[in-house]
Amino acid sequence: MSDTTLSSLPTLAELHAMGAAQQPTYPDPAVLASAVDTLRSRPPLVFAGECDDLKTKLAAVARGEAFLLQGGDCAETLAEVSADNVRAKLRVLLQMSVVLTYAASVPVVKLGRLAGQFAKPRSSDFETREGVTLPAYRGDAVNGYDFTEASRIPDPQRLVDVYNASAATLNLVRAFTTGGYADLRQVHSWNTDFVKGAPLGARYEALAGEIDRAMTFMHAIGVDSDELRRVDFHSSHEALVLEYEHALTRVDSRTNDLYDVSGHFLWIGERTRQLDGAHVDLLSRIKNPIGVKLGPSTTPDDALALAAKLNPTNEPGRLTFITRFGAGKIREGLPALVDKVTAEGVSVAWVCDPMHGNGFTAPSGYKTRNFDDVLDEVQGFFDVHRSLGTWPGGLHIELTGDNVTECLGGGEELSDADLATRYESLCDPRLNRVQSLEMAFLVADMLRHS
Ligand SMILES: O=C[C@H](O)[C@H](O)COP(=O)(O)O
Ligand SMILES: C=C(OP(=O)(O)O)C(=O)O
Ligand SMILES: [Mn+2]
Repeated sequence: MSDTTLSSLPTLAELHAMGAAQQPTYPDPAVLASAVDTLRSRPPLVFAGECDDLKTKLAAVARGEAFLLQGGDCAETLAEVSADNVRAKLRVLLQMSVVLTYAASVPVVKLGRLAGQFAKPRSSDFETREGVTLPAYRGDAVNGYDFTEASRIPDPQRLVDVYNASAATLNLVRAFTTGGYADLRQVHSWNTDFVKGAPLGARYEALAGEIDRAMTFMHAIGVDSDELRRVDFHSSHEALVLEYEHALTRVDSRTNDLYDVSGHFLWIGERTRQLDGAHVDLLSRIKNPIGVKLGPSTTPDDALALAAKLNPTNEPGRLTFITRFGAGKIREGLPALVDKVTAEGVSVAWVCDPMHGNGFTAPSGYKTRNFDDVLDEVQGFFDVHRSLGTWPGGLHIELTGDNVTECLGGGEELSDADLATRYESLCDPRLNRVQSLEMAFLVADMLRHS
């Protein structure tokens, strides 16, 4: 390991001094230091060469030659790192990507919000229940969800637990995606089953039938290669807790460059994208492909300044802008951003997060989102890009492979009264398995007809 390269990285203390939003306040610096030391001694979770491969794929997205599907939980939890859970998430993402690949007629880059998505920025530092106020839950990487004083105290050991949980998740994902589980014929047969059983299945039959014929044709002409049995799949999460990301920033022995080896792709959240803040600084120093969330308050100059700092050489595939305006604002707000960034010749992949601008609290008290709003934001995203002649590069979705009841609507017409049946997210509401697949079929139509 090259100490010279590592010494060019600001220390954790220097990063904190730049101003770091949304960080835990750990009660005992010695315990924190020991957890960070442990992390520094652990092997990388991903290999830098894999990050470069993903960057090459994202460069194709930026050029309009590929489409990105990024999805997974809002907040992973340590308790849910199980074979069933990881399999269900992967399965729904693979199913969606087959439909989208057919419709887009370009490769779909598959990126999980997993194996590291354990830390959450919050709107409020506190949560009040029945008159009792405690520190907010910040994800399993930081503190416990239980509403007790002890559980809400940030515990540095959790960072090590998250590293272990991420290693286990990634190991299983690698096994599934290369070991035969992702076989295209198998994934397509799951989609056929879904169409048969879905409440609005008839609506999706024509497309599923077309894919069926394409598969039969491929089989008939003898396309039966290993390529259909394995897929490339990469990991991503929000780079939020500085101690975790810093400890996993390493020197690539091939190139002597710095990579954050906690995941292939890291993004900066809407609440931590301050130009002179610690998160932008840290991610400006690593070579991974990275993203930035851009909400409705982003000005075109903000976007340009972020691009200049995070991708000064304008390297294709390095930077993804993930817009999350809300269905009501995207048509009005997005054009100015895309216009200016494009006019300046800045290379970015444009991706739509139709989740985070569309949340609200239902009368029942649950945080939720309407399936129709999510879809409408995606439609707005496609409309804006089509009208400007730019490429709507992909989707960033909070979803799960399970039949939870967290978002309203969809073909099953989930209502506020249904939310209590199976609301399991510890942070934001996710599309369930059926809603996610419906979304893929509906977006497929947009891709073909916009
Ligand atoms: O996932 C995104 C944010 O962490 C989340 O939307 C914040 O939720 P809050 O507004 O309940 O804090
Ligand atoms: C925190 C998130 O989103 P944003 O930064 O866009 O609010 C998220 O993706 O979970
Ligand atoms: Mn979220």
